[in-house]
Amino acid sequence: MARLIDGKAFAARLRTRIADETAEFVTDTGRRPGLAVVLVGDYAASQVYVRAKQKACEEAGMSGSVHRLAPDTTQAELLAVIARLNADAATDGILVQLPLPDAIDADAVIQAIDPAKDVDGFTTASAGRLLIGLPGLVACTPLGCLMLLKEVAGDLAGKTAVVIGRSDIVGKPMALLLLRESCTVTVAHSRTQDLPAVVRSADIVVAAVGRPEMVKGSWLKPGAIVIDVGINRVPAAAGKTRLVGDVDFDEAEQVAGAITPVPGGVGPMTIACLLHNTLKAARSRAGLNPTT
Ligand SMILES: NC(=O)C1=CN([C@@H]2O[C@H](COP(=O)(O)OP(=O)(O)OC[C@H]3O[C@@H](n4cnc5c(N)ncnc54)[C@H](OP(=O)(O)O)[C@@H]3O)[C@@H](O)[C@H]2O)C=CC1
Ligand SMILES: Nc1nc(=O)c2c([nH]1)NC[C@@H]1CN(c3ccc(C(=O)N[C@@H](CCC(=O)O)C(=O)O)cc3)C=[N+]21
Ligand SMILES: [Mg+2]
Repeated sequence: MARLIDGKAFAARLRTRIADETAEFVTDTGRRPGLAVVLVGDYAASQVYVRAKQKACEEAGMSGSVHRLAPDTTQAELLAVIARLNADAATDGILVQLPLPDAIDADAVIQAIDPAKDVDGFTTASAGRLLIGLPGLVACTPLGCLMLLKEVAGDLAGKTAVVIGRSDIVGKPMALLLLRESCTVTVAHSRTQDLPAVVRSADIVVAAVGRPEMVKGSWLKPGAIVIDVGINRVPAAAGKTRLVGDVDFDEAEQVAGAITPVPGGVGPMTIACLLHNTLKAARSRAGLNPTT
């Protein structure tokens, strides 16, 4: 049976460390690190995530503000909010919760964020720095996945890694981080042929697809480390819903060497890494040396 990778527990330890470092920052600078979350519309899942992010900020000793905008907010109004937050000295991190309403050009909004405050790591500046190996703010979800992988496997050099999914926010930055660790990286996507065979070559599998329980136990190399990014809400008994990943957990845990659960795996790491990035941005803006 696979070892269970307890992302929730790892994230809790990380958040405790960040809280200690945040207290030091407050002593050094006389102010709290500040995260501004911008939420447009009333998408139910986003409400839950945004509240979780704000609560995590406050528990770490940071200030977390949520800027709630109506569903019919215009592009110009949203850009004006971003401009105000870019100019606000007390705001270290800006996160625009995705998805945005269809009428808004999400890319234009994200690119308007000051790269110094880009705690999601989504701007071209942040993505470009990751690509060429310069220090910078790295997307929270792939960063959290990498932390879990290093915790379980130590040095990743020479391992074969398959990332399933090539989105700009998960798959691509994940592949770049694994390449930086000297893994031999394959990126699979919807046009990949014989995905089971590709996955079977991997010592490390990161699934970021958005298809419930797609990756089967029979696809895995015995002993593989499996990181399940997927968050899929599916119907359960009695008219309820439950959360499942992109990996068929019951099958995979019979074959894998280690595996993250859903919930309790990657999701809590994403939030902890958001705090990590907010502190990192705050330290950098205050002229302090980067911590870990
Ligand atoms: N835990 C967390 O903190 C987070 C979880 N998520 C979850 O991770 C999952 C992925 O998110 P995201 O990257 O934003 O999703 P996207 O929809 O942006 O990307 C999905 C990727 O999967 C590929 N894909 C789709 N179908 C298949 C298939 N049948 N075989 C192989 N590849 C396929 C797509 O290929 P193509 O490019 O060819 O279309 C695409 O590259 C979702 O479940 C999301 O909810 C996302 C962010 C944070
Ligand atoms: N600008 C932006 N940045 C994001 O990072 C971002 C975003 N937009 N839009 C939505 C996705 C999704 N995402 C998650 C974060 C935490 C959990 C999480 O904590 N999940 C819990 C369970 C939560 C539940 O029960 O619903 C877990 O997996 O244990 C999940 C998903 C961040 N995203
Ligand atoms: Mg989904």
